Amino acid sequence: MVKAVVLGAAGGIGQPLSLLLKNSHLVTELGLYDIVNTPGVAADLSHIATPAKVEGYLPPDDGLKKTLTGADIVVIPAGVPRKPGMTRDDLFKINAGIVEGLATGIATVAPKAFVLVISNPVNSTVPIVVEVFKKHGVFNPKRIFGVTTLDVVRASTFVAEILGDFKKAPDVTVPVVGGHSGVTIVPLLSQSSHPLPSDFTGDKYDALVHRIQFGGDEVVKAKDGAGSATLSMAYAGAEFAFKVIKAKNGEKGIIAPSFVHLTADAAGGEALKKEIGADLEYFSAPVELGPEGVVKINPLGKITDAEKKLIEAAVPDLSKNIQTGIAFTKKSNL
Ligand SMILES: NC(=O)c1ccc[n+]([C@@H]2O[C@H](COP(=O)([O-])OP(=O)(O)OC[C@H]3O[C@@H](n4cnc5c(N)ncnc54)[C@H](O)[C@@H]3O)[C@@H](O)[C@H]2O)c1
Ligand SMILES: O=C(O)C[C@H](O)C(=O)O
Repeated sequence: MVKAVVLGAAGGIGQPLSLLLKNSHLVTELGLYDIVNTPGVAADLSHIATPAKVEGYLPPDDGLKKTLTGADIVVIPAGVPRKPGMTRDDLFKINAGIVEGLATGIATVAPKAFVLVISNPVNSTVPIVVEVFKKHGVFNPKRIFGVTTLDVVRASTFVAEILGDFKKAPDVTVPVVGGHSGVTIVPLLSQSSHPLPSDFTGDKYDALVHRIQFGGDEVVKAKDGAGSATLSMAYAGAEFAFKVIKAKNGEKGIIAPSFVHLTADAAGGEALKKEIGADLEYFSAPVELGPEGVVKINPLGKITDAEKKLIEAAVPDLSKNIQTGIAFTKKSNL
């Protein structure tokens, strides 16, 4: 029995993500919460002939508490998306408070749930959730995840495109580490399951790295003011949620990339810090999942000089973003 909850369920990501969760036999109960439209979204999804029982709540009458009661996994895509010309950091002002409020609800009602944070800027919103959980004395670093799966999905797609074979896309795996914005997104193309052609160097390599780092901007520009990635994000968010649920159900050997707390009481955090060469509190890396969440944070392994440079370039922004999230929560009265 697995109760999955989506906070921000009526939004551009929330609706297709809720559909994918409802479509899965891994989910037996689906709780939907938003400040608008959740009763309609829930009624609509509830007609689909799959096992999950669906309920939708709005803020009045303890809606958040009702949605979160009994939750095993909570996915958070609540918050505003970018418009052309904005960075993810520009969203912080609005989304920090939204995420803090929702995290307070989870820490109070479902402190043991796995929490998957999609709301941007992920590099700062994950630290907010962690600090809220610490304030409530319920922090478990193994159970709070920043969702960076979309970067991996994009990298795999773009590599398949370069290899000229889209049929390969589902099998291509490219580790993407660091964080989730601009230069903090570091693709480890040398570790692609399907190597790039040997002449794929210089400008060609730089252009691919840039496309992976700024893939989000490509969508924001194409949507021309109507938001950012929603459908590919719903796909990526569901993929990650299914991995967390399968690991919870006892399936072995599940590895997924995620932005996690590095002092996690899980093997690998300290070793990874040494590889990065910086005392960062968070980093996105492939993590091995088990029934209780993170079991092991995997090392970067063998990387090229170019990839080392990308990591060096990511560290200052990452560090700043993380501190912004922590400082916000320390100042707050919630
Ligand atoms: N991590 C990633 O890879 C990734 C990818 C794409 C988008 N995002 C981020 O996801 C967020 C959502 O994007 P979207 O396109 O779905 O936006 P959207 O505006 O379409 O939907 C957001 C939803 O959140 C709801 N909401 C706002 N405040 C809320 C609150 N306090 N409680 C519950 N719900 C609330 C809104 O009513 C809306 O339905 C953005 O911050 C975006 O930048 C992250
Ligand atoms: O680009 C954005 O603002 C949304 C998201 O983080 C993405 O990578 O698509």
